[in-house]
Amino acid sequence: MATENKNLSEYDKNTIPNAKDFRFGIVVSEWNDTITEGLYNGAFDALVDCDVPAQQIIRWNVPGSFELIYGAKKMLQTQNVDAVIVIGCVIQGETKHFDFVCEGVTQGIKDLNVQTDVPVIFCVLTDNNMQQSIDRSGGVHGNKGTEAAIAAIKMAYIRQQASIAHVYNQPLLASGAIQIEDSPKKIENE
Ligand SMILES: Nc1c(NC[C@H](O)[C@H](O)[C@H](O)CO)[nH]c(=O)[nH]c1=O
Ligand SMILES: CC(=O)[C@@H](O)COP(=O)(O)O
Repeated sequence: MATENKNLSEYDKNTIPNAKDFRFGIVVSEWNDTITEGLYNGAFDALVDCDVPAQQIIRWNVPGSFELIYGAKKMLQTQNVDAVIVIGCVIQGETKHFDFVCEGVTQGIKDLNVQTDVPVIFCVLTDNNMQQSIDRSGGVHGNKGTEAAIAAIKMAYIRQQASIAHVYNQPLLASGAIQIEDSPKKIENE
């Protein structure tokens, strides 16, 4: 379903886990900063709306979207965060540079999600023109930053529940709940 058929800012708080104890890192690209600031505001406001205290949200800036990879890596290595959101806006220019930046960032963020234990949420617009970016950073299609914040909360919750399930050697149910018997099972030696 294309973005034009979905408002990026819509979410149902009844489907969102309790996020008040989670800490979030947000790495923001300075390229196209009028757009990335709008995306950041959408993400920040959504996290606060979901009861995340502002002091539990850490923001770092990087020069461009390609630097989001290194910024996110250092954020999750050095800060006690439960998820990281990377925010960028890549707009097609005259050359193929757009393709390489978009592919590089996509692969780099994917690698972080594979190689580390903290979820990294991809809030990077890859647009043909500025109007498309405006439309997705608080315009007619909503705000991708809001969408990313909700994804970050949900992934931080899965990380937390999976960790608990592992400790108690219990299955993590589809509902996200874990089935802990009355008395925790003896933790099997790994
Ligand atoms: N053209 C855009 C860039 N280009 C810069 C790269 O992201 C990178 O900072 C540079 O190649 C140095 O490593 N970045 C964006 O975020 N958006 C663009 O439209
Ligand atoms: C994504 C880019 O790096 C691109 O916007 C740069 O523009 P150009 O391809 O005209 O150099």
